Amino acid sequence: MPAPRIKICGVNSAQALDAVIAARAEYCGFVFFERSPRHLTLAEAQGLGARAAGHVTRVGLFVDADDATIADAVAASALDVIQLHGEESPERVAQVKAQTGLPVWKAVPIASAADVERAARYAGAADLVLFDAKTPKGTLPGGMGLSFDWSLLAGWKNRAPWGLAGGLSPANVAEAVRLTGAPLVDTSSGVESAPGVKDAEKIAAFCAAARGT
Ligand SMILES: O=C(O)c1ccccc1N[C@@H]1O[C@H](COP(=O)(O)O)[C@@H](O)[C@H]1O
Repeated sequence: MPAPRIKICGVNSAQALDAVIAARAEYCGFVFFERSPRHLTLAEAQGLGARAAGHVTRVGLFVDADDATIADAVAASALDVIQLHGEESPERVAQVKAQTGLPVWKAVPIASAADVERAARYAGAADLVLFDAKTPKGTLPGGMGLSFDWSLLAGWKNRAPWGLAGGLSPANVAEAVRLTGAPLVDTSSGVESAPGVKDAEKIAAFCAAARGT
């Protein structure tokens, strides 16, 4: 099984970004969602986007954001990929893709086999479907360290490019990859020492464990 591509999300400092680059993760995630402890201002995003250039692919994370919010973030941090992590419809995904000209990933919350079935409506519209755990109402739609029953993904049968998120950490990512064959893994809180505080050692350990090295 080839090693999965790795995304470290919620990168919000130069130190965290340097740790992601040193660990050779393929993607870094910048969060543009004010309720998140990992939220970036446009000025912060500009600095981090420039620092990442040529080293790691920049993914901008949005939750039901309007066009202007996405356009401003793309311009500030030179994003390479858009991740939509709210209740965006397949039509909205296609619209964002057309408007930005960038690949769009759609996160889909999973708690049941029916949720996996519903994710199929994004095949064709999204460049990648990112399976994440469903979070309790009134909380953040991601970044909570919650995982779901990975065996549910047996029903997906590679209907579109996909990735696995939700509660992944250095301790469980190897098992997650072994059980699901995920071609991409994404983590945020699993490589932090406190909400919004990335830990360089955990980032390195996560990448090594995901690759089985
Ligand atoms: O990281 C956040 O703060 C966040 C906020 C709102 C939506 C998604 C968010 N993060 C994404 O959630 C998943 C799972 O995170 P975790 O590893 O369980 O902490 C991941 O895709 C993050 O990119």
